[in-house]
Amino acid sequence: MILTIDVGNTRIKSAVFENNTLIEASVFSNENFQTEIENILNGNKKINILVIASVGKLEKQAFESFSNRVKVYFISRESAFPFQNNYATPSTLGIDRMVLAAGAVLQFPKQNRLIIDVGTCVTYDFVDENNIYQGGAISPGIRLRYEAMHNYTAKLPLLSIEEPENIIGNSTNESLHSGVINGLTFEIEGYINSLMSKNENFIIILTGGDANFLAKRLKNTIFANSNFLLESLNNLYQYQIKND
Ligand SMILES: Nc1ncnc2c1ncn2[C@@H]1O[C@H](COP(=O)(O)OP(=O)(O)O)[C@@H](O)[C@H]1O
Ligand SMILES: CC(C)(COP(=O)(O)O)[C@@H](O)C(=O)NCCC(=O)O
Ligand SMILES: [K+]
Repeated sequence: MILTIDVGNTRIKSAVFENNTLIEASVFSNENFQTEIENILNGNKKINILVIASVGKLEKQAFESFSNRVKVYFISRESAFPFQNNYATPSTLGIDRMVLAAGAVLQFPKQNRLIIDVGTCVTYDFVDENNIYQGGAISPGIRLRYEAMHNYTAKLPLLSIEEPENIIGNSTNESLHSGVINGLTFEIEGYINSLMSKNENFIIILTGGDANFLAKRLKNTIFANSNFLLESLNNLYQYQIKND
């Protein structure tokens, strides 16, 4: 059994896999990650491998304490990936974006793929049908948009995510909800439409903490899966042990 762990900038997500079937997923904070992982290992004695990707504050050493009970496999840029990387600065490309791109190639062969991860930041990643990773875009995530407007103004309140009633907000709160949620919806639709007008044979994968909230708002046909990064870690691990 494999435990995959995704260390993002807001939270840690994990999933237990048995023969490629996800049997248990959890979310926890950076502070209590060791206890949380221990509890998962104690509850699933057959887990023998941890597969980890981190863009957050935790590095490889943070997981070393588990290496006496399981194999600790930390994904790094130096390992084998199932795509050609055309990013001009590959050494600064987020490892989460590389895992998403790899997962898209392995799960959806011979197609143009756009992966949208709505997490702390929104990341857009494009891997074409020839398995060339082209790059994408980075923009603020939903929470970040609400917090930035509150933190960098004198008068704007800090709100929690809420479905806007209308495009035209008729109060401060409704204007903020419309700006954040409708704004991001239009942004995502703009990216999708722009890429789809130039490429055929396209699949769009939506993932991240706010994927389910946004999926129902998007008009385009998308594949929404909030566990896509965790599943991609499992698929990439299988690929790397065969190809490294
Ligand atoms: N309980 C929660 N705590 C924090 N963020 C949450 C929670 N539930 C949903 N979210 C949303 O999920 C986003 C973070 O998504 P996530 O994929 O976990 O980020 P990351 O991978 O960057 O850590 C936040 O912007 C927020 O809008
Ligand atoms: C863009 C990110 C901050 C996204 O992180 P996340 O929202 O998943 O926590 C991360 O992929 C990162 O640190 N990237 C490095 C810059 C780049 O990808 O070019
Ligand atoms: K992201």
